[in-house]
Amino acid sequence: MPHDPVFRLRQAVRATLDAEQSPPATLLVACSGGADSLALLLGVIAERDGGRGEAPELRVVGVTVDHDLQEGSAAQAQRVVAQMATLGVDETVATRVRVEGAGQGVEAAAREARYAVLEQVAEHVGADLVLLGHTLDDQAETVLLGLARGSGGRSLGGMRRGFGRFRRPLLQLRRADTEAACAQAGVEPWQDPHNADPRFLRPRVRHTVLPTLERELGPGVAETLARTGWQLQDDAEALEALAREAAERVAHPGGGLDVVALAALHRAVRTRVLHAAALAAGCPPSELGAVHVAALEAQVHNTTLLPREVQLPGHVRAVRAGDHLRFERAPVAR
Ligand SMILES: Nc1ncnc2c1ncn2[C@@H]1O[C@H](COP(=O)(O)OP(=O)(O)OP(=O)(O)O)[C@@H](O)[C@H]1O
Repeated sequence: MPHDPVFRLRQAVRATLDAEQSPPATLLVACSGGADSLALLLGVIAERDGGRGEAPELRVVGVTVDHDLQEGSAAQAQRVVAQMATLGVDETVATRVRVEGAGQGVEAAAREARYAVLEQVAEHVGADLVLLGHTLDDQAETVLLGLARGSGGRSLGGMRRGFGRFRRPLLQLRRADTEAACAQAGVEPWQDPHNADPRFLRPRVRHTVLPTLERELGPGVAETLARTGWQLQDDAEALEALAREAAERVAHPGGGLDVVALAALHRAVRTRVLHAAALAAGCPPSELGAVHVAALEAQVHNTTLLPREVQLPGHVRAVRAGDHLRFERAPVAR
């Protein structure tokens, strides 16, 4: 039944589980009540009930997070709990988080709060993995947003297949696949008003930017963006591994970095070594940008120029003395 939409979801879930070193026994499925995460749950339940050969029986826990940002959000969370129970999960959890922030910042704050609470719930229920319902369409949007922001290779690559115990089994499937699976199973997804609200960046990308690109450049833009993301992720991983190795070679015996050894590196590796060194010196990741790495890079080639020091975020400065690039952190005034 290769065209059966729920079967496709089950295959995607199975591929994720099979990729684990030890077969997971308890899965926590994060469900907002939207089509993607309900479809994910359908795939997980189908896999649990379909027999798993040698693998242990699966215990499936469904969790929904109430961000308390919209009127009626508690009732919506209860509706999702009822849906998850109807679909046959072994346990349900509804949890509420407090989201600080306003305007555009709300999206990021809600995400951060959600991941933190999902981690806690996973710990509490003893889940080996937490499954998220991001699809190829979400991936395309993320890559496009990264391009528009001018991000580095790592974030241009979009979302990773997993991190920690989080996994995204549906990244190769389309939103149309998840909608078809819900329709086939007679499950009615919730339409989050935030997802249509043009005040938020992602809905604008989803409803305006990507359709315009598809119309003007031809169909297949989402797949192309997602594919580019995968390639960039592989490249970024390889470069990061090279940078980790190089960091040991360019370490200065007096702490910091050896400029002559740095200069011999390829620029793509060197800038990563400099970025990592600045982070290790205490620069806050959210404030350390390309402009700072470029200033450090200029110090590597600085033979005559003055000044020989760079101010970095987090009260960190980098000072070049001879062949030595050293990082200093000013004591924070109390
Ligand atoms: N309130 C929530 N409670 C639990 N999990 C959530 C919640 N919001 C999002 N998630 C998880 O994060 C994934 C991606 O969330 P995002 O907000 O990008 O998508 P969404 O449009 O709400 O997705 P979906 O169609 O699955 O609801 C979801 O598929 C789901 O696994």
